[in-house]
Amino acid sequence: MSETWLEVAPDAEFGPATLPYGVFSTDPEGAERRTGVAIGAYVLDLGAAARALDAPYAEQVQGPTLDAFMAAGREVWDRVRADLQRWLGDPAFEAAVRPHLVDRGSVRLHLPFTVADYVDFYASEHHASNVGRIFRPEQEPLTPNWKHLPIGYHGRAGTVVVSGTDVVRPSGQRKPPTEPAPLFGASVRLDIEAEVGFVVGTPSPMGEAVQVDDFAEHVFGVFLLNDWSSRDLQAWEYVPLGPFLGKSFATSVSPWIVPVAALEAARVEPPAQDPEPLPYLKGAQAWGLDLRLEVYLNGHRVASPPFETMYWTAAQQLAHMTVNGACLRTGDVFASGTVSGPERDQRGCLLELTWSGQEPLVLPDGTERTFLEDGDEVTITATAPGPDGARVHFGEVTGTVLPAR
Ligand SMILES: O=C(O)/C=C/C(=O)CC(=O)CC(=O)O
Ligand SMILES: [Ca+2]
Ligand SMILES: [Mg+2]
Repeated sequence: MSETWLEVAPDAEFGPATLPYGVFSTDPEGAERRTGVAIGAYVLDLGAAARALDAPYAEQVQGPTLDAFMAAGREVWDRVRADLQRWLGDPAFEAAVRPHLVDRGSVRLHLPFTVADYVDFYASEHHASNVGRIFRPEQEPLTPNWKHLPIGYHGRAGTVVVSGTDVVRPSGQRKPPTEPAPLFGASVRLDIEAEVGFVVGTPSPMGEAVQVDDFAEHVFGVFLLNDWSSRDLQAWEYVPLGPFLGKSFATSVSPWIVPVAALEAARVEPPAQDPEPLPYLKGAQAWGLDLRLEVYLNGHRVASPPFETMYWTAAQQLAHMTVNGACLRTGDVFASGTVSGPERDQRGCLLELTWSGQEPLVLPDGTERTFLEDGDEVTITATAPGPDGARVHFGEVTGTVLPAR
């Protein structure tokens, strides 16, 4: 849909090509949570509009989270999106729909669904090679398994927070190379990771693997994710089991969930995979995604990571996560891993952008950064190609660092 009777500028954020879902409130306590759809400067109260128009799924989309809607499955997702395109596109619906539009600037946005499990992958060859060089200079940058399977780890679902939530600087053990024993204290190498998150709607039973080509049957939507990372905690603790407290203190997500159906025009072939992956990691459909991320530090753009350079696709990651018979639950989140392109200004974390702090970033306001300082604000945005030259908008995920407690 490119037409709407609403006054939405063609290049406005959340034009009719996106129609993302979120959860909003307008009361001071944020207690009355409703599901909404962002359209231009408005949020459409989805449950209220569905009731007014006697939609059969009205119950499933009334909130207070997206959980029931996500669990309803692909047929309902498609039906709701088609109805939204009709309601917002056909002037015959204006009288019924307009009363359910809320000024987007006046709403509070909440974590839109209950996070079940949270898995984070490591799918950018550029990022993994750079991190390998920095963390393990004496070894090959990529581990021998890297091109055979999408490497990942289980993160902490309970600390996934919505954009705008402040992040307290973590404390823990770190061991500077110059010290004989670990020290305890506030992290001094606090970092971000610009990532793309995916949330599962349709569950799968235990014992059954989900196929690469069933991606769109299970995955409800796509959003931005900042995997805040303490590099000093991480470097000391990660051997041999991988990331733990260095990443579990907070993970921020954008509040608007972009439906997979909005990304048809953004689908591209991923980079060629060599060696050829095992059959369970192969599918007929291309699930590379041409998303353009931007990373801002205190308002200054510091990187533009290109998602289409990711080696492993989200569809391959979903198949890999379930190939051992692990089930999927509604609300399972999996994240792409840090998005880094081949160029220096395409790197999705400060560890890479400053080469482990050795090459500080000089910001346009004259300040320098190696890692994050208290008070720093990090914002990640993204857009993607939509139909007929339109852009699909992801909005933003933002967060500010508070001092350690
Ligand atoms: O190579 C390592 O030791 C770990 C790298 C990471 O930071 C893990 C991670 O979060 C993966 C990613 O975001 O790409
Ligand atoms: Ca990560
Ligand atoms: Mg994290």
